[in-house]
Amino acid sequence: MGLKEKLEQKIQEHRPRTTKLMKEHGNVKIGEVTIEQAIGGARGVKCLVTDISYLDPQEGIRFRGKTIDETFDCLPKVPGKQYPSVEAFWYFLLTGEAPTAAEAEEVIADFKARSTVPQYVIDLLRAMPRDSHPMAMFSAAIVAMQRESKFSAYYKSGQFNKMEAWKPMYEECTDLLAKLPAIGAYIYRMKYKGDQHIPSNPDLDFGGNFAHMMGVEEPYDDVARMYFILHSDHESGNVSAHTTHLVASALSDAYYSLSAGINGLAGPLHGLANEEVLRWTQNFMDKLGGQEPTKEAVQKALWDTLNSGQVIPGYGHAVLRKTDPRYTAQRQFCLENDGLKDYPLFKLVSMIYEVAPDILLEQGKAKNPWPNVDAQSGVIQWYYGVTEYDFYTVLFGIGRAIGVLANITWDRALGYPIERPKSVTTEMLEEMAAKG
Ligand SMILES: CC(=O)SCCNC(=O)CCNC(=O)[C@H](O)C(C)(C)COP(=O)(O)OP(=O)(O)OC[C@H]1O[C@@H](n2cnc3c(N)ncnc32)[C@H](O)[C@@H]1OP(=O)(O)O
Ligand SMILES: O=C([O-])CC(=O)C(=O)O
Repeated sequence: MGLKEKLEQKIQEHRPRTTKLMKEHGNVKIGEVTIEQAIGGARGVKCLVTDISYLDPQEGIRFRGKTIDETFDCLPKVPGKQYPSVEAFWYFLLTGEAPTAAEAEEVIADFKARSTVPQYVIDLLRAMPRDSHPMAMFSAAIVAMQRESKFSAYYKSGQFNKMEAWKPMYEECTDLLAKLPAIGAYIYRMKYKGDQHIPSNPDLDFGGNFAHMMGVEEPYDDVARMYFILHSDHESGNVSAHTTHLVASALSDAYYSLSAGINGLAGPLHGLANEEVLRWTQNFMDKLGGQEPTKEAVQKALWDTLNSGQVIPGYGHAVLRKTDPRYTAQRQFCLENDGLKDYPLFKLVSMIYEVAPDILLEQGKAKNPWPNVDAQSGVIQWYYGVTEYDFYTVLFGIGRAIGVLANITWDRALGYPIERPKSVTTEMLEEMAAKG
């Protein structure tokens, strides 16, 4: 059974659960909303549903019920490599089942058939000012392809059927995802590698081909697979996933929806924090002027950042209350790699890990003083020669696309309606507050 058939089976099995909850238990309360939550970014308000991943504040992310290690363990590895293919992971996120090696190979072949980037996208990227931020380029490239939308064509066909709408959505999500490595690598080489491009290699999987087109040698292919899978999904409330879901809920297609989500990822409190971490670290090193970093110097620089009204990038989280297991997984990767474990930048990042939580605790504002994924990811990129840190959020965006595109495929499958929470005025809140 191919991926689409397996997905159809899973959708048919799942639909009665959603229907039953809506019809028989629709009025069961799952929470209350306080004034603090209404003003404070809806923190903790339970009003989204996804089965693709779940974020526990203490434990961190689980993909389809599995921890990061269990996820990597259950998926077939690319032959001769340490990590599974993105295609195997896509199958897993969509269906909740690990594919066999042969099933993963089928998805790899399907992605290849969809991976050619239209020339007009290249023309568009070339027409943008070369100093445009890579995320602006990435988002523009995605939305430019909207004319390819199979979902919009289906909607316009006059044959729209809510039970069938996931099929064109699945098709276009796969089309779009398969093109992202080539778009990312094109932006990278156009901006930072003298506009010298490397053609795609049809023998390689998503991560392998990305590394090849970036022009970075092995084991960067495995680094890319690990990175994309780790960054894929973080349940539904984060800015990029929520935005993608929200825009898709208006029956906007995957191109509009993902482009919008990518714009949210480009904010410094979200995905762009990985760029900010490297900028902070480089500024710190520059100020040291060649001297060895010490804990005291790191402490002073962190306090200077806080006292200037800025956040410590890579630390804190809206949900997590422990070190992000994505941070730990990447730290572990560094510790197990002979070159990386003694690499000065890794040592500095580890030193920041030793001192930053205590400083944040002493400052007493952040609810979570521990590092998130963004504090660790840049070091690995830097070590393998991808030092242009304003590109890092594009890497995150390619990874995040896997999760959010799987989610909006399921949104269509379960017929989730247009999202439209209610707002109130400050005066109304004041009246409610007066009544207690
Ligand atoms: C992939 C990701 O998106 S992971 C997050 C990436 N972002 C970063 O690393 C940026 C730094 N971190 C932050 O800004 C925050 O921790 C966020 C945005 C991640 C979460 O925000 P919130 O849920 O509002 O955090 P929290 O409830 O702990 O905030 C309380 C206060 O602590 C501050 N705070 C939180 N984290 C930090 C930090 N790393 N450095 C300094 N202050 C912080 C907040 O700015 C807020 O201050 P305020 O009361 O003056 O407004
Ligand atoms: O969950 C969040 O709010 C932010 C985050 O770590 C992610 O989206 O990966």
